[in-house]
Amino acid sequence: MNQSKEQRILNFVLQNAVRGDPCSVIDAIDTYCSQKEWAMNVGNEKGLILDKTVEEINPSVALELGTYCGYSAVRIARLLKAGARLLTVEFNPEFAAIAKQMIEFAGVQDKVTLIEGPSEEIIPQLKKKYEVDTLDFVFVDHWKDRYTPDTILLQECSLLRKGSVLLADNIIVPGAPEFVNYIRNNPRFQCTNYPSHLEYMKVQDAMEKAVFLG
Ligand SMILES: Cc1ncccc1-c1cc(O)c2nc[nH]c(=O)c2c1
Ligand SMILES: [Mg+2]
Repeated sequence: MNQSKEQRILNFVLQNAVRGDPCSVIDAIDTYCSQKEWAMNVGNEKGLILDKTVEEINPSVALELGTYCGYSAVRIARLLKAGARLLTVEFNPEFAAIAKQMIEFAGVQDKVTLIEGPSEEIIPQLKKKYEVDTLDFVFVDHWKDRYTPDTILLQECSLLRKGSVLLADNIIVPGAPEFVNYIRNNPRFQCTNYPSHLEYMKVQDAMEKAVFLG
């Protein structure tokens, strides 16, 4: 049974990164995916926008929608203060299995709760099952058609508070035009666009930051 691309990425990390060193894991994934096989990690250019946003907010409780191989989960978790936590949601069981190993190898497993399943089912469980009060930060990086319904669901579940920050990837490629229209025309959000490039490519992409005004 030949290996998946995601398994090859994990193997490269296990061979080339340093156990317990999140930066070496991030660098190894970026090296492999820029030189060997493209993959949909947020990458280092948009990753720096993610880093700056996380550092600005210094969240106690963060949510990621779309774990994939765990690249951005490691990126976010490495910046979290003691006691802070990241909940990351992945629908695809194969991706979740890879991400679990990636997160553990990076040594950030104590800060990260990986939840396998559809975001529309998990978001309503966050308060009772995962003991979340409100979310300080949400990284939206799963599937463009879920960006808007999940943003609405977060509000309906009272998971956002005045000042909660959403950061959405792939505003241009693959693109989330319906989400952009929704969030920019919603008076309860203050939006900022961050032009960038698609991971490992020269193609234009962007991230959108949306601060919930309460
Ligand atoms: C897969 C792909 N092909 C060509 C262009 C862009 C993409 C792409 C890039 C991403 O950063 C993604 N992030 C989350 N979810 C996605 O589906 C996704 C897809
Ligand atoms: Mg993405």
